[in-house]
Amino acid sequence: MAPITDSVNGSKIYTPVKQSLPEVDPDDGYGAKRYSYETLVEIANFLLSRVSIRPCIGVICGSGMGSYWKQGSLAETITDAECIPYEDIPNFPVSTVEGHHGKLVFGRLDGIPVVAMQGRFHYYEGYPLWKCCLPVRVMKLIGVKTLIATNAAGGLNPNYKIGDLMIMKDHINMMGFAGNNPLLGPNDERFGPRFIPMNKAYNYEYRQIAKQLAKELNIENLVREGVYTCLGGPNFETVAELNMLKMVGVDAVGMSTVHEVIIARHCDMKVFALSLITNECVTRYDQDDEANHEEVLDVGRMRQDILRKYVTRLVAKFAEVENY
Ligand SMILES: O=P(O)(O)O[C@@H]1C[C@H](O)[C@@H](CO)O1
Ligand code: HPA
Repeated sequence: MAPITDSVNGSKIYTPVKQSLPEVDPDDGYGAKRYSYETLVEIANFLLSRVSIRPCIGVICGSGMGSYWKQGSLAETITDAECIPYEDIPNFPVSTVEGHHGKLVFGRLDGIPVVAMQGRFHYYEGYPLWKCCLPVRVMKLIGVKTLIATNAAGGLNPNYKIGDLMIMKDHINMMGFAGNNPLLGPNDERFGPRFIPMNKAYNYEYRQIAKQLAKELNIENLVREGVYTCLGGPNFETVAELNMLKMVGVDAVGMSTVHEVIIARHCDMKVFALSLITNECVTRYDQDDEANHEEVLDVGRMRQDILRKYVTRLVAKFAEVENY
């Protein structure tokens, strides 16, 4: 397999390590074959042939960050933007959630070359986890070294308020406990090793930078640090489920990110992740409120200016420490 080269300046972006997969990749349990390394390289080469930006940082815009609306969202403020709808990318999944923008936006945030997913893929849409995370591997192949994943989440920690931002310091992989993991199946060493540690998944230096930046931006009172878990969705959780999660140390509950982070760490990307707390989890039977998607979107809109400024400045700070 030839290395992927940058069609603009000819430099090597990614050199495959070695090929170790069995010839036949078994069915993924959803009646489909997992995409081979070669298929992902084709997707990466397609993207590199369509855009001139060479991103070092990838951003996944979650439900609270403009995956459903345009005006004022982070992805819409990317400069020198080159957009590619998911349906135009060969072998790429498409967004099935009503009103969800499905596009990759290449461009610059504070001058730094980035690629943003405006709209992600969720397990509840019917995609197996490996497919939900496919864009992360594609990002790696086009040269991305740092992943910023954002999501909307329900606040389980009683000290959290609607509109808070939670820096993810860790996760509990509930779906993994049940045997569902994006790394299931034959391991392709060209992406990473069979067994990976996860204790340093959420980069410590990035988290310190984010906390310092919150002080500089005067949003310290909004910014928390905690543990996220992803459930399969699409239903929100029962009272008993939420109380169980609280007991095991979960601060915020959502339906994404964990598997993306696993795939990013598998291919040695550095990770920062941020949850927007869009609702309070209902943990008592005498509470009248019910979780709903409209509230998630409303709170996203309410916080979009702050999120946009915060993530843009984070991109600049991470690029500075990484020398991108
Ligand atoms: O894509 P994210 O994780 O931000 O979206 C969350 C989980 C569900 O997709 C949706 C529920 O309202 O928000
Ligand atoms: N639970 C699961 N996912 C979510 C929630 C929630 O309360 N809020 C936003 N996404």
